[in-house]
Amino acid sequence: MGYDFMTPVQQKVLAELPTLSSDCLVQAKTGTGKTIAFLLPAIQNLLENKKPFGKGQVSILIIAPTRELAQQIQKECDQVTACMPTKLECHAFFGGNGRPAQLNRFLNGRPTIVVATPGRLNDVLGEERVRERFSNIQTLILDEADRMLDQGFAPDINKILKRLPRKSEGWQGMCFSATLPNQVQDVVKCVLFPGYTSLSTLDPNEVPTADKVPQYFTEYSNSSDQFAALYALLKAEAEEDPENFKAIVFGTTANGTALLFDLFQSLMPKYRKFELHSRMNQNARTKTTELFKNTATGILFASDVVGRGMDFPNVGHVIQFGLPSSAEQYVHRVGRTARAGKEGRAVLLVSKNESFFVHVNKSLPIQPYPSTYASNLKEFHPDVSQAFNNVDEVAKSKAYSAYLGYNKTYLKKLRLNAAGLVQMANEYARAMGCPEPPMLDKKLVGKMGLKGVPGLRIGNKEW
Ligand SMILES: Nc1ncnc2c1ncn2[C@@H]1O[C@H](COP(=O)(O)OP(=O)(O)OP(=O)(O)O)[C@@H](O)[C@H]1O
Repeated sequence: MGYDFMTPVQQKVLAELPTLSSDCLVQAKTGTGKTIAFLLPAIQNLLENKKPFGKGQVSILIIAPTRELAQQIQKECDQVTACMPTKLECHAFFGGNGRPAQLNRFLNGRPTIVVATPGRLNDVLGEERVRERFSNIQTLILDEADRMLDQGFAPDINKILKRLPRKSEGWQGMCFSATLPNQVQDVVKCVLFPGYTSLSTLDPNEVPTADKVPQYFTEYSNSSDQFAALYALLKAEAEEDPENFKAIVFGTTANGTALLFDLFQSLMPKYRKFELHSRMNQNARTKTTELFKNTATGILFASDVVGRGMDFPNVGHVIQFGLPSSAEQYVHRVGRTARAGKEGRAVLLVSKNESFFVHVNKSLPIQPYPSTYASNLKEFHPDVSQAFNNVDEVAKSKAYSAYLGYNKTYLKKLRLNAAGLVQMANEYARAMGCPEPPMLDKKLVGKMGLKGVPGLRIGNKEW
């Protein structure tokens, strides 16, 4: 694979695991080779393990939070096993279309290794003919373990564990992530034996983002400036090295991200624009993932569907637009740049209300943005207004309701009441060039708990 040296986490795992089949909880910085750090011991363990396994019996199961990450791990696994005398088949189960094809390939093949997202894995494990292929499991690996064990995924993980052989039958558990908040210790016991080995390449109070990634924050004072500020920031960042500018812009919601993609279709024409979020079909997501992995320049507008684990080579800039959902998610997003020892920069662009994020996360090494890019935002407004004329009202309307839904969950932290939230959302709509706030469906307003809040337009939504 062209690697000359082990990365610190690979060295630590291979040198410090008591045995290759020991249970472990491993933390290492983003972009430092954790995938190979878990593949190597698991595969070596399989080769040394004399326990015979039947036709197509799965020995290694890897669970990851997103479809794109599952596909990426499968590809890296194939690269690792390509040079082995015995061909080890690595199969993948992940959501979206393709269930029949995934199932047929699995049932007609000799899958020794499986990479899967929880939903689809749980779905196919519902079939006895699939379950029986997992009856000799040797190693279960949770990548992005803190995310896999949070309340979002825990129910699926628990259902999966009920459909696998009991932990007492002795399979190895391995949990890996760049972030392992304390509460992970309580929940790992469902996959790790007591007395598991804990390994970390970080010093106690070191931040798990890569070493060479200066992190900045900048805030706009008027909501009406937010899109002009993003435009000015991207232009300022691109000026550093225009011929090699490859950036990811994270939005807070899928529809908000889609809106940014639409907006930037007619801004910064030098750079090809990409989008990746859950409002796209799987084929489009898979195609865009490949395109952005291989492009030398461009701007990807992404939601958190690629916030963790995704390895896009040579991304030099990560911009986060709006409030990150947590400090961990902030760290993983920053980790999309400065990978494998390369350079990178990260900038958080927030409103005054959202800037609390920096002040309450003092352990994050975030400095004020060092440039006067925003000294004259007025000059950027005409381009932005012109660009918004080409964005359809439906996209704006979807972004508006997603904006309300997302920020509603952070009212307290934003120090807003419901009326303040609606006012902030209406300023967001105005900044998009909406003559008035988009119409909201009565049921949706009820679901959001915003019934009767002044400033909302209720009626049949325009789309
Ligand atoms: N020993 C090595 N030498 C050089 N590059 C490596 C080595 N091992 C892995 N890499 C490369 O480093 C990059 C990051 O690897 P990987 O995606 O496994 O990181 P990670 O630690 O899982 O990151 P994240 O925390 O974001 O999931 C990949 O491009 C991978 O091919």
